[in-house]
Parts: sequence; structure tokens; C-alpha cells
Amino acid sequence: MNDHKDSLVCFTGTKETKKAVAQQLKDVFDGSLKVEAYAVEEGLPTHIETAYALYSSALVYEEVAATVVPDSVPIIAGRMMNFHYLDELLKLPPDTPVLYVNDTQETIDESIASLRALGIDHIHWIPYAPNQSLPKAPLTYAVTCGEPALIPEEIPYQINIGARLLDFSTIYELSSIFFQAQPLQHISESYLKQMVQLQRRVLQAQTSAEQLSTHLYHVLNGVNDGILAFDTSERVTVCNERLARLLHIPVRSATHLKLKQLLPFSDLQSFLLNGAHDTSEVFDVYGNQMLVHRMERSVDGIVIATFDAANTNGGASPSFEVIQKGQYAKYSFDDILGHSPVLNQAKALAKKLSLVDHSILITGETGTGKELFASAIHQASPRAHGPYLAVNVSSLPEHLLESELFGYVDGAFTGARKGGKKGLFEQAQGGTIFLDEIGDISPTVQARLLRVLQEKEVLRIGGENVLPVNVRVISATNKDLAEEVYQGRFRSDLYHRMNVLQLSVPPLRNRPEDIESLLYHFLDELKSSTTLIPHEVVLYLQGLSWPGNVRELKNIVSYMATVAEGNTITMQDLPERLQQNTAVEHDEALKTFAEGSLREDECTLIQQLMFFEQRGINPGRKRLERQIQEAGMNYTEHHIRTLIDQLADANLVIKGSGRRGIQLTDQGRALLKQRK
Ligand SMILES: Nc1ncnc2c1ncn2[C@@H]1O[C@H](COP(=O)(O)OP(=O)(O)OP(=O)(O)O)[C@@H](O)[C@H]1O
Repeated sequence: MNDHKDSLVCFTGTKETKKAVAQQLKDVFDGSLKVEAYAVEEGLPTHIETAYALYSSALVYEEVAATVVPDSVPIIAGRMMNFHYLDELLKLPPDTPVLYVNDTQETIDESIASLRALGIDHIHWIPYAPNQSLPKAPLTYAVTCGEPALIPEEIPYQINIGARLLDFSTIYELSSIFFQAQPLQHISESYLKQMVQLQRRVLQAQTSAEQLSTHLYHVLNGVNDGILAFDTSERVTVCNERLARLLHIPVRSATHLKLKQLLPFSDLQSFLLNGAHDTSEVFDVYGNQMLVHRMERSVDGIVIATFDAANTNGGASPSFEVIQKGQYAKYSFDDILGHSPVLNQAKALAKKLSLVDHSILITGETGTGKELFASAIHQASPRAHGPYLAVNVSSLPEHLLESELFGYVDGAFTGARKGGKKGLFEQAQGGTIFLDEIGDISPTVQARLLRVLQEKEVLRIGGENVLPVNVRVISATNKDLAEEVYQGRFRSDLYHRMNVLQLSVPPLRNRPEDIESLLYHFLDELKSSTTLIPHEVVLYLQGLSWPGNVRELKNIVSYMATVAEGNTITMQDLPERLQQNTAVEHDEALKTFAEGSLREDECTLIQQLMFFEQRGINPGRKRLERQIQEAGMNYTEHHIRTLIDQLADANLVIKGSGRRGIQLTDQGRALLKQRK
């Protein structure tokens, strides 16, 4: 009997595995373990005497053990892929379906599990044994461990990663049996190094794959054209933000759709499916004339198309160029993060409002999420399948805004496009239009808008015929619109038409409970999900006044994540202005309070400001005066003006410049709470 403490008999199924395993054992133990190897397919001796027998699989053990080596101790090997081929697999494009081929289901399952454990999990493995049916969609890649003959012929790229090797736990087990005292010392340094390098290569490949995909994502979304790609099963694999906007759908859902669902235009579909390689044609896509260019990759049949605003009068189509704010409802209620009672109330009300088909006016300070609400309301409304167009009305000069919103007829003005142009109201037919910063529109645009809301019809500039439109209008403002009406700057009839339903989005300082979840959400968006924010930093941030609300918080998270060293954010990572301001604010607030200097009239004023704040309004002075008088306080105009000035000097309120209105500061709010 072979009872040497330094020799092993090894059995494998195929001669290829025998060769690979014997070589591996030689490399690992640097020749200090004698190995005798046999392959079942080559035939075996009838009987072998050995203390330990290693089997390449449970199947080989069942076939060999009882007859050939009945008295030996069996070791059934665990196996892993031959890591010398790792790079070839890591290079396969992410999310690609790849057939894994082997002779038995058991080997296939085991191999796929070991490939995944090694980090080859960026592709979609499809198990395949002979005589099984192949998936319907054509496949480009197949991988096998030593069984290339079993790969279906029609698959163009075939990768044979050779026989699988013994895994590390089997190596360690063998080393413990044969070199009991110091098992690790007998595993060759070069083998251990290979293992460490292997891990490193996987990590590097994963990191560079992530970097590449983030980079590509930005490139795709940074270009001015819409970009589309779909595979031979007509599944959309790429739809960039630009195209998603044109098609009025969220980018996220686009890549799971079939081409026909994404583009419900039969002429365009047939061009994309059957058109010639490298050709262009103009198509009408929801009222936009688009020049579509089609290319087809011969290697895998993937079709790539670009959508460019068609140049019919020497310039790009304004409706595609100018309306940067969005042509599809990107956000749903689930995207509005935070669980504070005030936010929950606003969300609950908004959900109810989405079901009623009237105009809505959303009020709230800048950056509170008004646009998010508008988009979520559209998505939850019966108009969800219609278009959603978001326009920042303050970003365009009056004449351009007019022609964008209401369209124009042929020859309406110099430079007008031949044939005229549909306005956004016509394009939003059956859907919703979101007019942001509505407080800024001119009297002319107000008059035209009133007509659309009152008569439900639109008159193109220079036109004579009115066109019926069925569009829900959601508008938003951070101004005190009632005050604008009072001051004669905004038409009251229009105000009442737009304000049929009202929603006010609370400022962030009124919902400090939401700050923590928003912080982690924004870190996630920045791909810094492992970054930690200690409780003391969260508490500190919860105490700030956030005049720019969630937008400001988002910017600050991005700043902190950039400057933080390691994966924990500290107080030092806060922008300096926040560290200093807050220290001063807190000190002053405490000092004023300690001196008990808040008088009754000051309290009243702050109380009334809070009343407005809860409704998302920064009132102007006149509005505040009226409110105070309606509350039964007989203060003169002069008294109130002086009060506001004094409180502003004490940093308890902020007098916004221009028409921004009056706002409470943190310490104003804190003092009032303390007084109560
Ligand atoms: N509750 C929230 N959850 C997640 N993100 C939010 C939330 N509220 C706001 N944001 C984010 O903050 C930013 C500002 O939001 P949004 O543009 O909707 O504010 P707004 O009130 O319309 O601002 P403005 O009045 O200046 O137009 C956006 O990046 C938005 O995604």
C-alpha cells in the first residue's frame, strides 16, 4: 500500500483535467508532494494501494472509489475556473447573455457558482447542457470549461477556459493532511501570490468597468442628439436622456421596453427595423421634426440610431433645444424622499389632487421640490400616458416664450419657420404642462395664458383660427402671488384660474427629520454609498436654516463627499461659510434670548411669518401688514416697517431683495418656540 505521508493518488474524468490538476499540484507544492494521476477516460488499473485518494468530482468518486481504492481516505475536490483565462471573461460586455456549456447540469451549476464567486458576475450566465433548448434570442458568446465540442455551432464567439482547477479550500485541505504542522508554509509562495493577484485583477476590472460605464453614461447624456440602440429581439438597450425627453418617458423604464412600445410610430419603426445601413430620414416625433440616422452592426445585428432636430429653416428646432427642463415626468411620489409629518401631509394632499383634473398652483421656497411634486402629480394622474412638458417660463425672453408656448403660423414674424410651429400647449395635448416660476411672466403672456385656461383653446401667434387644447396646467412659484396680484403685477383672474387647487411644499428647515435620509440618498447618487455621516454632523445640519432647501443640501453633500478624506464625513468637511454662520447664528440667538429682549409686537410679527411659512409663502411687507391687522393687532404701517428692520438687524428675519418677501431665520423661529 502507498502509505507515504508525501504522496497522493488523484483521479479525474478526462485526461485534460488530469493534466491540469497534476500540473497545479506540482506548482502549488513545489514538488514536495508526489502525485500519481489517472483519468477515467484513459482507463484505470484494477487496484491501487494508497492512503489518500483525491477525486476531481463526486461522479468520479462514485465511479472509482469502491473498486480501485477501497481502503483509502477519499478527498472530493472543490473546483474553480482556471484563473489564467480570467481576463478574457472580464472583458465580456456587462449584462450580455452568455451561454455556459458543459456535459452535466451538476457541473454547469457548480461552474457558474464558482465563476460568480470569482467575481465574473457582470454578465448574464445561461446554463446549457447538450440537447437542451437554446433561448429564442440569438446569442453572441458561449463559454465552456474544456468541452468546446458541445457548444452549438451558430454561436459566433466561443471561449474555452480549459479544465477547472482545484479550489483553494481543497489545496488547504491537502496541505493540512500532508504537512500537518504548518500547512500554509508548504503552499508555494508563487501560488499564494497568484491568488492575491487574482483577487486584485477582479477588483481592478470591476472598478474600471464601473468607471467606464459611468463615463459612457455621461457621454451618452452629454450629447445633443437622441441616441437609441436595440438588439435583434427588438429590445431597447440604449435610450439616452435626450431621446427619453423627446419621447416623454423616464429614462429608467426605456431600456426595458420593446422598440414598438418605445416608438409607437409605424413609419419610424419600419425604418429602424428594415431600413438600409447608414441612411437618414426625417420623421415627426410628437410634433418635432427629427432627422433619424440608422446604422446596423454586422457582427451582432444591433441597430444604433441618432435623433437630431431636423434643420428645416437653417437652425435647430427651438422646441427641442430651448426646453431644457424636461419633456417627460421623471419623478413619481416614491422619488420624493422624507417621512416628516409635514412632507407626508403634502404628499397625501398631492396624491388626492392628482386625481382631480383642475389647475394646480404649487407654492414653496426655491429648491423645496416643487418640480418633483409636479412630475409626481402628472405620473399619478389619469393623464399619465399623455405628454408632460416642463417649462421654466422665466428662462426665456417674452417673445420666445410666447412662440414656444402658443406656437405661430407661417410668416408670423421674420425668421419664423416655414409652415409655422406647434406651441407647447398643442404638443402637450392630452397631458400636462408644468409652468415653473409663473410669477415672472409678462402681462402679454398672462393674457394669452388666461385664454388657454378659460376657453381651453389656443391661438397661434399671427393666426386666426383657434385650436382646442386639452391640457392640465400645473404652475409653481416661490413668490407670494397673492401679493403680486395685490400690487397689480399679476392678473387676479389668471391667479384664480391657476389656483383652483393649491399645494404648498414645506421648506426644509420645517422638516429636519428628512435631512438624514436625503443625505444618504444624495451620497448614493454620487456613488458614495459607503460614506458615513456621524450623528453629530447630522444633528448639526438639522439645525441649519437651509435657505436654498433640498437643492442646497444636495450641493453641500456633493461638496462634503469630495473633500472628505476616508469614508467618514466630519464637521471640518462642511463648507466654511456654514461652520462660521451657524456658530454666529446660534451664539446671537442665545444671547438675545438670555437678555429676554423679544417684545410682544416682535413675537406677533414672527408668529405671522410662521403662519405664512407653513403655507410655503414669503410674504411681502404689505401682505404681512394686512395679515397682522386681520389678526386684530392695530399696528401702523410705520410700526410694522420699523419692527421688520429691527428684527432684520437682530438677524431674526431676512428681508429678501426685490420681490422676494420676508423670511424667518432659524433663531427667529427658535426664539418664538422658546417664548411659547
Ligand atoms: N423630497 C426630495 N427628495 C429627493 N430629492 C429632492 C426632494 N426635494 C427636492 N429634491 C431635489 O432637490 C433639487 C431641487 O428640487 P426642485 O427643482 O423640484 O425644486 P423647486 O422647488 O422646483 O425649485 P425652484 O423653485 O428653484 O425651481 C432637485 O435636484 C430635486 O431632485
